Amino acid sequence: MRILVIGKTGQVAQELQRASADVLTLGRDQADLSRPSTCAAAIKATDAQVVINAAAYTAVDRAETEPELAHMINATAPGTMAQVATERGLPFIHLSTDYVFDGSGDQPWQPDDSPAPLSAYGRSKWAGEQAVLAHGGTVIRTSWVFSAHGTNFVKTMLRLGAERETLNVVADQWGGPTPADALAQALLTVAKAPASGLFHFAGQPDTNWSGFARNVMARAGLACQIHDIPSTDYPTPAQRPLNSRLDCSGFTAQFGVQRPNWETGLDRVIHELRAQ
Ligand SMILES: NC(=O)C1=CN([C@@H]2O[C@H](COP(=O)(O)OP(=O)(O)OC[C@H]3O[C@@H](n4cnc5c(N)ncnc54)[C@H](OP(=O)(O)O)[C@@H]3O)[C@@H](O)[C@H]2O)C=CC1
Ligand SMILES: Cc1cn([C@H]2C[C@H](O)[C@@H](COP(=O)(O)OP(=O)(O)O[C@H]3O[C@@H](C)C(=O)[C@@H](O)[C@H]3O)O2)c(=O)[nH]c1=O
Ligand SMILES: [Mg+2]
Repeated sequence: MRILVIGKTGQVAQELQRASADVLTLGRDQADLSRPSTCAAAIKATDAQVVINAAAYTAVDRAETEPELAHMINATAPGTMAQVATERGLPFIHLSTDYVFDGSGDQPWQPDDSPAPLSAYGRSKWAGEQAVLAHGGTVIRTSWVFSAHGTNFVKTMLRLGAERETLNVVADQWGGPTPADALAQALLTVAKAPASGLFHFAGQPDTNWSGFARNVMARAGLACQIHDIPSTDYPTPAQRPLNSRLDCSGFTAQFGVQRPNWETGLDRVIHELRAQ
């Protein structure tokens, strides 16, 4: 089964490429989400049987100063792609984020809970979900994705942990770190038996950024001490949700895939980075 992946250089696109010889990834030279017509043309030209969108505007803080571009890439283009794919009978699988939620409470969010994004990135991703669902696509919300490539929290912690003796990290934002390789495997399972609608898929166990950082230091053998701080002591342009926990039971029921353990995923990433 041939799978067209929109996106080439991102964490998820690279893991999809690596996971399956049936995957063809397209970079922004072939499908530029800031020019949705180029993405429509790429889908019209494909001989693949399913389309996965792994490209997005993911710079959470920068989105606050360019919300129109974030909306074009994260909402307008995915809506166009979902429409073209559906017209051609191709399932369209799209990724979204825990940042669509306002972070209230301490219970895991259900897929049908009401989003109330705190950031421009979150608003653009929520608009993208609605556009994709309106055209019969599949939306998988995930969270805190990490891998050996691209930009992510794990790589930031490894870099800072090697330079500093202590680091302050927020301990009041909770969620599920998700290894990109496990997410790619889950997406391939979805691609084989697509179901329209909205699902959650994130790694387990739930933790907070500080706990995640401490785990990175321990597994990488770095002596850097992690100090817990509240979000109010780490001001950023975009506000992040305090509660990003996602209830993934619907995904497991539909696709037969359990939440991946992020600690073993972290070992794989550290091992891969050492081998580079
Ligand atoms: N990273 C995370 O923690 C999380 C990610 N998600 C979602 O998962 C999906 C995959 O994320 P991830 O793999 O981490 O993303 P990355 O940040 O690793 O990569 C983003 C990708 O999008 C591409 N891209 C950005 N702008 C355009 C454009 N105008 N045209 C074409 N391609 C573009 C980038 O290409 P280029 O290299 O050319 O810039 C890059 O390949 C996204 O939908 C994201 O919102 C959800 C929750 C958490
Ligand atoms: C570097 C650093 C960050 N932090 C905090 C800031 C923030 O609240 C939290 C995570 O920071 P980051 O900027 O790495 O993560 P962020 O870019 O917010 O990550 C998000 O990316 C988008 C794409 C998503 O969809 C989300 O699921 C999530 O993964 O850690 C510290 O407390 N101390 C530090 O030294
Ligand atoms: Mg970031």
